[in-house]
Amino acid sequence: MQTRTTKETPGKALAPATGSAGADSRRALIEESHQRCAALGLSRIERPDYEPLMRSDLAIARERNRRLSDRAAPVMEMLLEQIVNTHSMIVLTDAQGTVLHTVGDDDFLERAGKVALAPGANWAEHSKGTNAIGTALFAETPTLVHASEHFMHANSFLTCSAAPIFDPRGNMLGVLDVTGDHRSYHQHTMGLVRMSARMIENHWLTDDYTDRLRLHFHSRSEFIGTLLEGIVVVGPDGRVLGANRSALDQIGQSMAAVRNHSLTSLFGTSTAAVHDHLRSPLALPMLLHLPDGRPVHVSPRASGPVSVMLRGLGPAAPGAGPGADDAALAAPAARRDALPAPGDAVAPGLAAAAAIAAGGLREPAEGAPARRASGLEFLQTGDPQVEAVVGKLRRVLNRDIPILILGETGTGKELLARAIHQDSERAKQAFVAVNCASIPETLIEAELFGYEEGAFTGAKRKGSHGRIVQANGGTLFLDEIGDMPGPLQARLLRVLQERSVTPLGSHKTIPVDIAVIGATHRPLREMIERGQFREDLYYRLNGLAVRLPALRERNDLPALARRILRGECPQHTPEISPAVMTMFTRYRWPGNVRQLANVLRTAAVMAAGEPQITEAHLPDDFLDDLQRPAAALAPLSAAAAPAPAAGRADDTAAAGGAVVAGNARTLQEAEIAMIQQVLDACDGNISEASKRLGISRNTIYRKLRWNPDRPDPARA
Ligand SMILES: Nc1ncnc2c1ncn2[C@@H]1O[C@H](COP(=O)(O)OP(=O)(O)OP(=O)(O)O)[C@@H](O)[C@H]1O
Repeated sequence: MQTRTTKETPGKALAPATGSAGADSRRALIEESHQRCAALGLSRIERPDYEPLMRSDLAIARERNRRLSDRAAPVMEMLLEQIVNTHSMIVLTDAQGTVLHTVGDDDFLERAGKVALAPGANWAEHSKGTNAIGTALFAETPTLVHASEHFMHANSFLTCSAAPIFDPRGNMLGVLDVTGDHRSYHQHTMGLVRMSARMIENHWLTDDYTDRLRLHFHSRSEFIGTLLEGIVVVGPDGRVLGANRSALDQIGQSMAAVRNHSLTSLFGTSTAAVHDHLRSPLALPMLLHLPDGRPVHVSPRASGPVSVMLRGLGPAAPGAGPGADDAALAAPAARRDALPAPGDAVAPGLAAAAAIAAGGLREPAEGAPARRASGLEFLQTGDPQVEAVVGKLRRVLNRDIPILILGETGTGKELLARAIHQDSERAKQAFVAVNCASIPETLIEAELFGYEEGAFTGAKRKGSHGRIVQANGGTLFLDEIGDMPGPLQARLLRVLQERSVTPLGSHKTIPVDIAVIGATHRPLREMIERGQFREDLYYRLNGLAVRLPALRERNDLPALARRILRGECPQHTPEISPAVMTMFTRYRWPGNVRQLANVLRTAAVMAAGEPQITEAHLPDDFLDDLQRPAAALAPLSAAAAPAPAAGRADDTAAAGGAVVAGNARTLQEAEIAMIQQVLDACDGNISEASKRLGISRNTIYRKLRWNPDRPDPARA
């Protein structure tokens, strides 16, 4: 949204201008939001309640949004440089409005903390009334809320500019916001925030679709390569897989509508023509036309083998058979398996393992390149419980039996659902994932079932097909199904019974053919007893229920960890030191495989080329967590810990494998006890202890948190 400002007397607040069309629609947005807040029973004078998430829940929220935080971090840094010394702060929230991270001026962070603008607090409209974060989340549009426009008076010292962040399939990822003292309002802030959100979205898109064909376009060729360029991603069959915000703006259609296009219907060209263009050296952008006839300059980009990216549509160009001329276009050493991204239709025969692991793993089939693991096969790393789950699923594959996947967060429920889809006869069609917990309750209905043009206030101009229709022919994955609001459970039940959808505001029913996979970490049976989940829906979803074990219950952690590392560093995969493996097997892993993958990802970067991952490479927050007594599974005993590998280990736990750890309750405590014992045995001679333990003097200092220049007060 464009806002203009008027200048006021220096020292007084600069306020967003009134009178322009932009200001009118902004006023309408704020008014509608105030009405919603009043309808929710919020009071303008109440102090915003400050109920941040517990530390562990915040850690899980951060873990779940790790990728968003990683992508946003450099952009937030850059923004910080722009707003430094302006009594402002930058806020990143998840798709529910929970604040994940804040950076900014210390004094302002402190003031903001007083109104709960701090990590762990929720700024959705229902908890904080009209505010830029909550209103941007609701309206799905960049939003400025200034001073007294905040619903709650306590927040009226703020001026906030927020922009939602979407993935290339149109799913809300979170919100980026700059908040400051209302007297420091600056007209450029909103523009900066919007651009920053677009940068994050564009990075996300390129990450998701590294090995897909991307069409970068703009009506002015000089804008290609800038933040204003539109980007559309096309699958091997020519279907549009995703697009960035600028593409939607230029095409003038919603994400759902754009994703219904093909290369031909959107740009009026064929894959063969694009292929030819890509092969010609130093080619200028192609001049093509959007569906409404407007000309655009289009620059196709491909970093993988084009023969894999483009198949099916139109006649093949001469010499464009599989493998032909790929060398010219393929990026150098990296594996090029045409990584399908989440939400893609996946062509059979394409890197199955890599495809299901699009969440971050690029796992080559072990050993030889000849045969690739199937989707489900990829998940088998030796744990008997997982083996049993896969065995059951194989038996019901392609039988049209709804599957319910149960398991804690991060256990791999979505990965399993993708694997089922990929091994099924529907693999060529769409896999559509809907996270019932991340869509605001008020929007789930429209999101799932679609709506007609003008069906409700705030509806997008051209209506929407809804996710169920998008999944037609393929698989609909309903994640966090336990969070689906009651009235919608009834509607979903009807869809599943009647196999047809009636969009909001429409009288037409659309027949659908979908395989349904549900997932939840909630105890559905207990919810049924408490009347929170419909029993009839439960049975409709539960043709077969499988439970994925928590990571701490699995006995294949070492194999799983090595596989994840191989995916991260396919060329020079580091070993995991025995001491680190001991830590891993003893840790509770509240975030399950997701947390393990994140820890390994960081460790692999820190180890950068070293042959072994040691404790020094592990992320600090993980090491901190290990120190908490509740982090370990059980008291350390030499028998319970895996045997250290032959040869010298560089960590204390392995080196001290034979040392009795006394009453230590955590691995950390056990390590300290061991070091202390050996030190005592050496009369405090650090060099001698370091030799006996096989660790460096510095490691001893670090473990005991000593300053080597000062004697340890505890031992003095
Ligand atoms: N068997 C596995 N091998 C490799 N990576 C895995 C495995 N299982 C899960 N992961 C990784 O862990 C992360 C979390 O997986 P996924 O999203 O499927 O879990 P989930 O149970 O659906 O989580 P949530 O309940 O939070 O939605 C992903 O990055 C995924 O790639």
